[in-house]
Amino acid sequence: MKNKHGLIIGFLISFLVLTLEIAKIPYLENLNSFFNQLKFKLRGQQQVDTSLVFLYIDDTAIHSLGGYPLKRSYYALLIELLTELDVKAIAFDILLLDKNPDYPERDNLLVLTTEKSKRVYLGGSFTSFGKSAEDTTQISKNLKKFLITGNDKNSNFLKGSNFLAPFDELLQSCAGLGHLNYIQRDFPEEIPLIVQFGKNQYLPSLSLELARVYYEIPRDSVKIFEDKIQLGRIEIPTKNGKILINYSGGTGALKMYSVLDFIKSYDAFKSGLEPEINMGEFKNKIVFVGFLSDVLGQTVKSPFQDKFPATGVHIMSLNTIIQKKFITKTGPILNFVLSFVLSVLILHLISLRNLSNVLRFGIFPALTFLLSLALITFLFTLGISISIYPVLTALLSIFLGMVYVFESERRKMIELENEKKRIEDMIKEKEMKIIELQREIENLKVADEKTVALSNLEKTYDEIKELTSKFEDLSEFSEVEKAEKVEFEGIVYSKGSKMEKVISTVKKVAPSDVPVLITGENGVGKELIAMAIHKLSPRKDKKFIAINCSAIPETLLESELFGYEKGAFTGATQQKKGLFEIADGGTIFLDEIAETPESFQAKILRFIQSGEFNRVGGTEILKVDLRIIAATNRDIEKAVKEGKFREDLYYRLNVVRIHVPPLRERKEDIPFLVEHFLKKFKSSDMKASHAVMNAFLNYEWPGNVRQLENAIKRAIIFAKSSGRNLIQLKDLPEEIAKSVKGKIDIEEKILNLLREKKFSHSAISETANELGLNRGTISEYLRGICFKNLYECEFDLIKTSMKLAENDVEAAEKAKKKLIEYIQNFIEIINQCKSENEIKSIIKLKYKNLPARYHFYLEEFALKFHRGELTLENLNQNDWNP
Ligand SMILES: Nc1ncnc2c1ncn2[C@@H]1O[C@H](COP(=O)(O)OP(=O)(O)OP(=O)(O)O)[C@@H](O)[C@H]1O
Repeated sequence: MKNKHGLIIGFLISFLVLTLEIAKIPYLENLNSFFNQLKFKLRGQQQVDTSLVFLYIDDTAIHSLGGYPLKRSYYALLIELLTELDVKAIAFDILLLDKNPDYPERDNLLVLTTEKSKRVYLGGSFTSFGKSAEDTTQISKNLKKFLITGNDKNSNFLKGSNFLAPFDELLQSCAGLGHLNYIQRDFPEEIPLIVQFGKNQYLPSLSLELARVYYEIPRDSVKIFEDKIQLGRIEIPTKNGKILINYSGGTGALKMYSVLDFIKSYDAFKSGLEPEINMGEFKNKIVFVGFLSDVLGQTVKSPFQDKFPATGVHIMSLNTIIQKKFITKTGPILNFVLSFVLSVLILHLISLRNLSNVLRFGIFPALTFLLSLALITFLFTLGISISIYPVLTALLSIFLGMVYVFESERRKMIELENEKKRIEDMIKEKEMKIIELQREIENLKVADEKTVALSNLEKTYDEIKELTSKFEDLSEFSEVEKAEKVEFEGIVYSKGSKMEKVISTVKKVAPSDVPVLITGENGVGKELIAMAIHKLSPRKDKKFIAINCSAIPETLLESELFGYEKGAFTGATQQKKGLFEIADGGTIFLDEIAETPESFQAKILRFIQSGEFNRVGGTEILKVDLRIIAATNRDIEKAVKEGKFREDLYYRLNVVRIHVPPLRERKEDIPFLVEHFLKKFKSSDMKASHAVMNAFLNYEWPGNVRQLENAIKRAIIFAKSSGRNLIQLKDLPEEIAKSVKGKIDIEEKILNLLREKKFSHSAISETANELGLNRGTISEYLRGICFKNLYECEFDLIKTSMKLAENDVEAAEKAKKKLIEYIQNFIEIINQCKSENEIKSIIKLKYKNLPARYHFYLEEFALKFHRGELTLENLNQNDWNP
């Protein structure tokens, strides 16, 4: 995906999500509510302020106290006891709307204790919220005294009407009043701290009323603004009078007691017994009295608990204020910016073609998603609440990003197929042209015209060759037929290749302790072989240490391997163990052994003979149990002869010799090695094109397997960065790519057919028939092919005929006869010429029908012959019998 596309798609996704957010779609809002609860859970539980206590009346209490409704004298009793214990405030979350005409004495008692207590705060409830606030004149005088004066500019505040208040006498006797409404979607998330109730008049929530009491602020010092409520110097950030409740936890986070236990403890306390609840605990506390009963519908869903007491919601709201743990929601604009950044990041990661699919489509999106969740949780602990919408954007971006990438890859595949089809059509067209040209050549009588037609034919063959190569570069290379892959200790080869012998020797020598000398060019896999010997030996659980002797400076080599004593040389401040000691019991692989100095060779020899050595600068004789495997890419016998390598060491090391053949001698391994390296570089879905494999099979690989490995590593990067899963010629280094050979070549076709017919008498006529050409044309081609090969084999007749017949002796004999015939004819012509110029012009004249590309070889032969550099004798001394 281009960066520009990523930005556009990211913007569109974020904009769509912004629209959804503003539209407040119920389903998404519920999802958001669920997400908000999740944030609480991820953040974890915290303790509610110790100044808040909850005395609850549960179903057991209701039952023991004579059933519902409870006698109001019990409420009076509770108020009396709490007053006696000197609580700061009693928050009464039980609505007593009407007097009970049957028991006026109980109501009276309640009113009297409430009045006496001077610290009872009652709750009421709005049954409806409307567009305009209730008319002030209709609000009773008793109610009015609990209202807070503000201004009427706060038009976005909730406007309450139809307020259900406690019965009048009780209302008159209490110290304060607050509403008990909260805003519930799935769970009570917000509380309107202030509800407009009459012109310029506001009724606080019970929690705000108690916060005022907590901070001891007179009612007329409460100031209401659109974005905050001020309790004296305390500022509560709000949004149109509403506050988000910061739930500390479930009931576990509350300090709460059942009323039965409370009364029991009070009695014990009074009678001098040890109470279960410490009565001193209540002094100066704000005590909420309320129900905890599912039967009475007094529980709600909270982030930490499904059946959470409704009174707890007001406690949590008050706790939010007094602990100043306010939550701020990010608005749609900030959410949009966040969504955009997240979306662009995800789309960018998904489109990183150089990375594996698991990373792009799995790990990265999952990580981004999890990290954003972690960030959201972290911000939540700081009081910043991010909604679900940026998370939705992230999910949508992952989904759409994948669809985009898969779709563009599918389109690329289609384009590729179309391109292949186009090339195929072009090849068919050219093949038709060849048939036409062949017919034309048959019918032409004039030599000049024939030459032109022939060169047209050749050009068309060349064009087909190029198109075929292009076609092959667009098609995947599939499995090699018949060949069988072998993988042995990380060494990959084709069954039956030269590596089979190597591996069989490895298996034989591995169990013993004899030294092994591995020879072979650079990068053939010598170290891999050494490692395989180690892994198959009884030493497999001990160390295998490989040392490239030529990479370590001569002066360091000995101290690295044998270690040194303190003071052995400047800088040897401490004794140090060498690799020989470290590898004790294991195997040491000495790579490039032929590059080591004489003194080192002597020490190694001593070690092999006796298993003993000294540390550099030391006299103590050390003994370790090591197997030595050495390797070299040099002609070690030559080095011995030249005195550069100790002969005695050579014999000691050369007990078992393993020669690893160069890659060019085992090209059948190449397809399997390619597959192996694609897997090694985590690109199993990547394939090499036919043309690429063709190039690999034709290339000579001077750097062997290591060079192949590097070529594949580079090609994967190139192909991925162009969004391809197919390695093409353009991904290869120039020198490898140019070794590709097209399939169709007229010269090769003719030569192959002649070979098939073993250069027999009738071979030329039969070949002409099969190719739809006449005998003369084939004969001319063969003449050209003969002189070209003669030139390439340095005018060695035997070599040339063997090459023409691909080492088939019988066919080579016949090819040689043909060669001699062409040479004899040619010599007769050359002998007539006096000068080199004459030779050149006579070749043009006499060999008009010979395809022009071969004129050079005839000229070379003729000039050498004319100059006497080439004689009939030295063409081939033994076999030349004209
Ligand atoms: N048959 C094989 N199958 C799989 N990987 C191979 C094979 N042969 C060589 N390799 C890999 O090719 C690279 C070169 O191999 P290694 O280092 O063993 O060659 P070497 O002959 O020791 O080279 P040098 O002579 O430079 O030390 C390594 O990454 C190795 O894993």
